[in-house]
Amino acid sequence: MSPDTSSAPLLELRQLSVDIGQGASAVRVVRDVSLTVRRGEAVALVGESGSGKSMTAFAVMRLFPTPQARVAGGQVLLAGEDLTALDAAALRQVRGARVGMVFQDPTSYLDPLVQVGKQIAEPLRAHGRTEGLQARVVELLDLMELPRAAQVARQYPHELSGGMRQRVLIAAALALQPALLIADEPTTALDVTVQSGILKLLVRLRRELQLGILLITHDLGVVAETCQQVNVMYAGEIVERRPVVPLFEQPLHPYTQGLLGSMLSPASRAHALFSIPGGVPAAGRWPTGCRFHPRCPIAQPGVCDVVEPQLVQRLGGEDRCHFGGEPVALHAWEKQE
Ligand SMILES: Nc1ncnc2c1ncn2[C@@H]1O[C@H](COP(=O)(O)OP(=O)(O)OP(=O)(O)O)[C@@H](O)[C@H]1O
Repeated sequence: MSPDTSSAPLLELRQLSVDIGQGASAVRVVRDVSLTVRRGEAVALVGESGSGKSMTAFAVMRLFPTPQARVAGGQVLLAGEDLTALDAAALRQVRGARVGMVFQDPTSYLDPLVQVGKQIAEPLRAHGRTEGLQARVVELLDLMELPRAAQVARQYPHELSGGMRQRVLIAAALALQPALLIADEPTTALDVTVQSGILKLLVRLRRELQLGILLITHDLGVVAETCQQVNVMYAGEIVERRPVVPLFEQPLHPYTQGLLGSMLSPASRAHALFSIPGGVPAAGRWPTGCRFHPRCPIAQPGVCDVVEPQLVQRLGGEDRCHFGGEPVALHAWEKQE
């Protein structure tokens, strides 16, 4: 089935901002992020560590890892309903039932003392279902392509491989048939062959269940295998947003070009052309003008260090660069080192 892109967005972030801390000491870690996920569509949020991807994902369900973090502005629309207006109890009803979530390290989200089948059934119980739990668990494990599902349901987490544990967590996330899955680095902790199996599973689930997926990753290889739309994030902002094929064929923002050049070659998984020099600035210590300018080989003094670029529509997407579309030569990155 092809994605149903005619329907209203399943998830729409509108000018979403996240702060850590209050008042004068508040640090804005996510600024005015807008993005859309439709049913049957996988949308990537990609960028280096510290760019604000996870904070954006946590903001959807207000499940922040730190109590100091809060949604500071904007809207989170789920099928048109603004989740930022819901109180904690109403939001709990949405979690699991309408939005499933999986994270990087499956081990830390599973109770080592409880059989995995019981853990998959937990969201069903929490939402009041008491009948047919075992059959539903086996059905879910089958859907996750785990052989001998009934037997796996009786096993404990330590008896399963990392890839199997992640499949168990995806099963639990989808137990209540949510329309949206948020997956934050779901394969980062797994080795490459296991990673590829999980990505194929996500692609199949997206197609068969018409699932919308928001996939958070630092790895453009993962994006290429899985997603239709890509949002590139840097220093708390979206810097480029385009469908996956044009993004890979002709990246417009120098940061996207840098990320692509620093990807491991798919053939060898070994040699990247280079790595982008420097690192993402600490939250709140954003450079003036374009936040990427200190690392950018084509930054122009007097422009990029002074004027904040806005997202501009270009070539079927958007990018935030005063000189967007200018190809950055390989040697220009090397000179930056
Ligand atoms: N618990 C916390 N307390 C204070 N600041 C935090 C906390 N967690 C994250 N941050 C800051 O918020 C900013 C965004 O972090 P976030 O985790 O969203 O980035 P990310 O792109 O998802 O990176 P990673 O892949 O490493 O998780 C970073 O500057 C980070 O230092």
